[in-house]
Amino acid sequence: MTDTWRQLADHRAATGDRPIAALFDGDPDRARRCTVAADGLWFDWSKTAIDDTALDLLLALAEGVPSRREAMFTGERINETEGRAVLHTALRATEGPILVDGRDVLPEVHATLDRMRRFADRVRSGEIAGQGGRYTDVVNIGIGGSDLGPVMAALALAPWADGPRLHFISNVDGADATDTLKGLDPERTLVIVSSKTFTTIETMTNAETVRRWMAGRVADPASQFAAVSSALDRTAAFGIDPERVFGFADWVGGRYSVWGPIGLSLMLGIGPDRFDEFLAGGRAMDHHFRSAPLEGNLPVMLALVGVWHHQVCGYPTRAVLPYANRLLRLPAYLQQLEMESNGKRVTMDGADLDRPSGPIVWGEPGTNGQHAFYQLIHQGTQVVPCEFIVAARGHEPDLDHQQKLLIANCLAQSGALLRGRSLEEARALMAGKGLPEAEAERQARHRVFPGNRPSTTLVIEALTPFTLGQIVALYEHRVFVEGVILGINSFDQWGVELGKELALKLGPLLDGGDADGQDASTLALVAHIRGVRGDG
Ligand SMILES: O=P(O)(O)OC[C@H]1O[C@](O)(CO)[C@@H](O)[C@@H]1O
Repeated sequence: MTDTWRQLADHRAATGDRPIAALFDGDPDRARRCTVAADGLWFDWSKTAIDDTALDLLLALAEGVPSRREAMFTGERINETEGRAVLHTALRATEGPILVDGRDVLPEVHATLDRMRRFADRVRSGEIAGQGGRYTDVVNIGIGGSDLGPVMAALALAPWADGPRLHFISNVDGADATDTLKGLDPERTLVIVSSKTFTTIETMTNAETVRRWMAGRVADPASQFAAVSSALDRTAAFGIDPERVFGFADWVGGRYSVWGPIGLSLMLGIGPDRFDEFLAGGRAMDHHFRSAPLEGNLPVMLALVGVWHHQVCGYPTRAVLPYANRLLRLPAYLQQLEMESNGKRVTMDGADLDRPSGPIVWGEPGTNGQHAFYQLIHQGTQVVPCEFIVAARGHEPDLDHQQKLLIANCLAQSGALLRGRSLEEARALMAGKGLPEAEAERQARHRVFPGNRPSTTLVIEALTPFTLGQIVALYEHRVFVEGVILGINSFDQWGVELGKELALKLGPLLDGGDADGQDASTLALVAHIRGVRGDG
């Protein structure tokens, strides 16, 4: 353990009993001081137990961030276990050169973006059409990073959707394809098979299913397929015309890929100009991340709050709570971004990580979550740091009273988490209800809120393509900073491989194949399922 980590642990031990509210009592300026602004975003971390000493120590942990950050932005192979550069930032960059092995990657990025724009314009105008006429629907088939980004962004940017309707098939469960295709006209549906590797079993299986669905009604189904992949040999083998294949380089990780061709479905839905605004938002965040001093740097501060809560205080999860219904799938998107990136057990050099890796990330939009799981957040025995996101303005001017109600709820929650309700206050609540004393006391105890529960609030002006770009890039850089502080590789995902390998072996076993190497529990489950299915 380095000195800084030890000092942080000691500081936490010494101050852990001090209520967060006391920090406000001792510092009337705290609410103003503990905020970071970046191009219209406003991040308030004052409702955490981080004091000046903790902040200094956390900033010391981040000392290595600037050099590593430059290594990322300038194309060094910082994904050391896969020998790759990490350049999703290049997908939204306008100024180069950005060199990988001495070659500027920007011309190709821009050429691909231009091809995407031309394709999207021609599909949206009807110039490229299906065999039954202008495309009314687009189905993206992909999973993980080849699905979650476009799904999340398409929902978030629904007010800008003026192209074909977007649909997404990800799960290998045939129910997903069946339900999605129901009601679609195969002659007017464009299918995009999105897979970086073009080997992912779920995606390839669904692509075959959809091709069969189309073959029943369309003379030349292949002409209504496009592909997004970095495996151009495989897209060709699948029969997709290279004209409709959009490639990207191996330095774009799946969960960081929404900015490029994986975002094609989104571009078709909202149009190239809005997609450009999304890229511009990401670019603005890149500029801020690269240039702002650490203590005024939004991704750095979001990361330091995360490190404080998880690695220092030991809170096992964090909840992302957008008070913006259109950010419905942001928590799911962040689950992959954060947990696939920072759920690692060894450091870059292969040594055991001597502290917790990234936290469990979960969440749901407010106010819905309030009526579901907030009970535990307020009164459960585990502390869940909450990350609220709220927009000052909604997209529906005629429903502004609802936006104000939404904002009021968001602020009420973070306020209640901070303040809580004491036993004395709960007793006062019960007094005068005519209950016997012991019963009043019992009832009062159920109405106590411990408070002192940390939260942060990110305020955006409004949810737009630009601000969505800022938010996504903010979280990408937060993951990066946390990864640097932990000394892990945030850009590989070996942890998903074993399950994939075993699934391939288990397929034949369900058909009565060889049982070699399977554990007894799995064999018993297979036998039971085969029995239920009548396969045994
Ligand atoms: O785009 P592909 O190659 O189909 O991969 C899909 C997803 O699968 C994963 O490799 C995990 O299994 C993710 O990292 C990725 O986003």
